[in-house]
Amino acid sequence: MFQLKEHGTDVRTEITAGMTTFLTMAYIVIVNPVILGAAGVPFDQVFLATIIAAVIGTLWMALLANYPIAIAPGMGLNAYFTSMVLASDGAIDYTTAFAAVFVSGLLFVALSLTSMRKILIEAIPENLKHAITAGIGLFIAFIGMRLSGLIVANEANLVGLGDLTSPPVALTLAGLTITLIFMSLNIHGGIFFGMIATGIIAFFTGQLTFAEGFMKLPSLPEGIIVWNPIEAFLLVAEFGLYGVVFSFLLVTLFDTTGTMIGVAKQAGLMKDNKMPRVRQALLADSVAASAGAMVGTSPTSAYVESSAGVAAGGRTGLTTLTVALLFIAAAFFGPLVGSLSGVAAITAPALIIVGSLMIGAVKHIDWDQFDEAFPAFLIVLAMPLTSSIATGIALGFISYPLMKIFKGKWKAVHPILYIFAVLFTIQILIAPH
Ligand SMILES: Nc1nc2[nH]cnc2c(=O)[nH]1
Repeated sequence: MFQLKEHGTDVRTEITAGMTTFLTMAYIVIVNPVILGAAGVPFDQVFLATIIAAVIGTLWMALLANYPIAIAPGMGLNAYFTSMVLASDGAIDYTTAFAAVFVSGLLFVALSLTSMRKILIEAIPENLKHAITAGIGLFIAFIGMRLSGLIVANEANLVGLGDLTSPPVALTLAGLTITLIFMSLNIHGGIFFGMIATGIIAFFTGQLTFAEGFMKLPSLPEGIIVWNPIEAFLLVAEFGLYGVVFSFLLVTLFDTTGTMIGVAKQAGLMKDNKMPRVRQALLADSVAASAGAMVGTSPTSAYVESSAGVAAGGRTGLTTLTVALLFIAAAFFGPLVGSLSGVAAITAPALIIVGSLMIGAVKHIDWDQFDEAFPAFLIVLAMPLTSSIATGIALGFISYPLMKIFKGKWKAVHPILYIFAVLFTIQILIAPH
């Protein structure tokens, strides 16, 4: 079924690769409840929803697309989800926000099934796509620093360095150091084992307790949060969340396609520079994002961490089947995960390090062409400074055609970009962000 021989691999290599990928991305079951929890979503709900979305997307990828590319709720969009809820000052609750995720997931399913997908992907300038990934990287690293107390509010300059001698900050620095050593030694699952090591120190310094035990049957305390597409769309319309839906959709589309192509290239699975079965691969993500929104998690993405499993020899869906089974096993360790995620110092190093990996995308930006570079720069800068991925994207998509007009190159811009620029201008001027 997985055509192991044709791909020059075997069961043992695939299972080892699956375990490697799982270990590199398992942090999401700890980090996601922390991030979405700040928006008020109960821990048990996010914990199980994260696993449900990851299992649906990754199983779909395994069984219908046969790629070693794992899917789970993306870092960045989870943070964006929460900052949007918090910035609304109670006007938008998490149910409404999940309705926006649900609508964007369904639109993504529709796009995956039609040729609009190709048009959209090709119309957006490469430099802006890379800037989005890089900006999200800075944004989540900033969140990691803020949650752990490494960066604090500062009257003179808005932000400043925290108290490095306070126990939580000192523990964060220790956790970061240990994780960086693991990563430098190329230990597969360095981020995951870094969390475990930080947890052990936290336990012996009294910052971590296991009051709830270790294992429990998983549950969804809030049940299904959204399921009716019409009701979801009406909520989006009532609160004017078009820009939010649009940002969720654009970010997932670019992030997922970029990551899938990158990992497929690394695995030698591209044919004539095209990705076979790309429709099923995109459906894996879009169906997972829609299902995830129903039970309470922010949009999914193809995980860049899948490259660790590919480096370990993974070439087929047997790798991702292994990842999905391990996520199912993790569902029974809710109380353990709950304790670990209650300590910011355990999760912050993961946010900071994943951020450093994502900002690597700046190397693909054409810095020598000012009209391409400046809009990209605005995206990267504005995401952390405005705590909004949508605002970053909006500033980039407004300034891009303007820069081209200033340069006399207005004909080189795809018409769809002018439409985006108008929509984003309206959104940034009147919609809440
Ligand atoms: N590509 C990608 N990889 C991730 N790994 C963790 N979060 C993400 C994300 O949002 N996108």
